[in-house]
Amino acid sequence: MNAPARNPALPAVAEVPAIRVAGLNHWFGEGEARKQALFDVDLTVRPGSLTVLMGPSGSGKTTVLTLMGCLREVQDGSVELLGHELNGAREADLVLYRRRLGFIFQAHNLHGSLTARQNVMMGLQVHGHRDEATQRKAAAHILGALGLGDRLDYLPGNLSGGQKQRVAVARALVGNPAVVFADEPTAALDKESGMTVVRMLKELGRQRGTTTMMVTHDNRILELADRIVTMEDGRTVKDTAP
Ligand SMILES: Nc1ncnc2c1ncn2[C@@H]1O[C@H](COP(=O)(O)OP(=O)(O)OP(=O)(O)O)[C@@H](O)[C@H]1O
Repeated sequence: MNAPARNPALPAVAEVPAIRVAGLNHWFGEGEARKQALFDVDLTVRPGSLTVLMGPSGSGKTTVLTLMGCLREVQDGSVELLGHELNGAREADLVLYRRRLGFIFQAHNLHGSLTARQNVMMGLQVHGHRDEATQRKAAAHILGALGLGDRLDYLPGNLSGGQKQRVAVARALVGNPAVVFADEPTAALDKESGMTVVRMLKELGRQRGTTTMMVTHDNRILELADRIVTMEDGRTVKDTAP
């Protein structure tokens, strides 16, 4: 028996956006020093996509990223992350939402007294994965994929800046996050390592539906982006799919 014809006016699947931002405003400072950093930002991000946020210094990119990533309190407007409204959310809920996220920032914040592999295992422990043998294997696997298979037992102090950054990338991705927030993730990397990291994020989007929001000034990455959103003076001024 044939399936009934679908009404083309209706969407095939009601897709929940990974992120939906609407009417988002944000201010820093108090009293006279109070300054508006974001003005009425709207942005809807599809699951599994890789979106790049661009724009001049001070245009509000990091502010948007930290609001979406539950790292800053939403003051005005709506930010829905994986279907959850963040404006007015309880801290206990924000903690749970953060567990489904991966963060890659310029300052990689590795623990100096832990090896590369142990630092990556930390990325699993916050997710409550307890079995140590599984953690060790998963950490070795992802470090290997990032070209650090022969550096598993090195302390961060004995790694180059680019190698440390790749350990931080491995730590962010090892827990299989639903959304990855990356602020200038390739700044400390040579061209090949930078492309490896972004290709890996793109592949995770395809295979597992991982969504990536990335702030970058790195033009090499743009060809890999599904979407490029440009900000200026706290507003989105351009939105393109290359
Ligand atoms: N903690 C803070 N306190 C006060 N003002 C801030 C704070 N963080 C950001 N701002 C201001 O908010 C505006 C947006 O900053 P934001 O860091 O989001 O910009 P950006 O586009 O990420 O810049 P960059 O590319 O230099 O990182 C700027 O005017 C900045 O000075």
